[in-house]
Amino acid sequence: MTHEDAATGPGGTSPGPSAVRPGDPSERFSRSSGTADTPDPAVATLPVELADAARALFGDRLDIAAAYAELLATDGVVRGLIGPREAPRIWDRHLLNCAAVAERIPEGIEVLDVGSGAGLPGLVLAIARPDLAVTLIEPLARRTSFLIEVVERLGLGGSVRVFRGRAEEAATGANGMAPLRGDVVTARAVAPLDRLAAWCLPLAVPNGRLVALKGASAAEEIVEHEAAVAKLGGGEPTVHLCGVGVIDPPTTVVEVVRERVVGPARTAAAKRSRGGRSRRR
Ligand SMILES: C[S@@+](CC[C@H](N)C(=O)[O-])C[C@H]1O[C@@H](n2cnc3c(N)ncnc32)[C@H](O)[C@@H]1O
Repeated sequence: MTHEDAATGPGGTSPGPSAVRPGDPSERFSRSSGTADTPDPAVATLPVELADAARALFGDRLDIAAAYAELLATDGVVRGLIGPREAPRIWDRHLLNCAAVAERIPEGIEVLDVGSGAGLPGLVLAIARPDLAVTLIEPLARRTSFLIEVVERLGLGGSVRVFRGRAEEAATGANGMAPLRGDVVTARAVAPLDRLAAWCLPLAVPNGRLVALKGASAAEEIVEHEAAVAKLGGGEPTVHLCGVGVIDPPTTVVEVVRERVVGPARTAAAKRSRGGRSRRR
């Protein structure tokens, strides 16, 4: 699939299940009161102790990362996409944490980011790695409006598109739209590993990978969910640390290769109905 296939509008708006109008005024002005209304952009200033890491991870795109940090700390807070308390931690907990994952992503490939929220990690990866074609998959209109505006303002429309809808819809190609597929499917803070695998493996090309940003519980999640992941066609989940020697702590990711293409997971209701038919035969 070329990157242009599903991109129709400014900022790469996809013709997904629900079109999003860039700059919808009702979205832009939906939260215009309260203390979060006038956040201080200075809170997004790169802390001096993180400057080396930021330069290492963003290189000559650091100015774009800084512009994104400011948008998150201002518009992102006003619109309720980032908690006000997160604003001073945008660089370490969000931008650097996500950018470190770029080392796990090969050159020039198609990345799908499931549940992007305010753009994490997908937009950060697109900033750090202009060689990647990135699709941000997010069902909530308030979030996709923000994403589309940020893509436009940062001039990332050539490599980033926004799909409004759920991962399951993106994978099946709802509303006559072609199914989306990526070489790598990323996700952070979206769901436990079994549900993530069910949503994300169908979005990966055969032998493509899910790269899930996880916390310290990664190993426990693998023990709990590896059987479910295998049933979904995934290989053995592996844990990797990203940004070792650059950020502290490094980012933990769980990777799952789509080793086998299996049919969609059957719901309990579907299993019951199938059981009923075979008994009647
Ligand atoms: C806790 S937020 C995390 C946002 C972002 N990844 C981050 O790390 O800040 C989870 C996001 O996943 C999205 N989401 C939930 N279910 C989804 C699905 N089935 N497909 C795509 N996105 C989904 C939600 O709308 C929400 O924006």
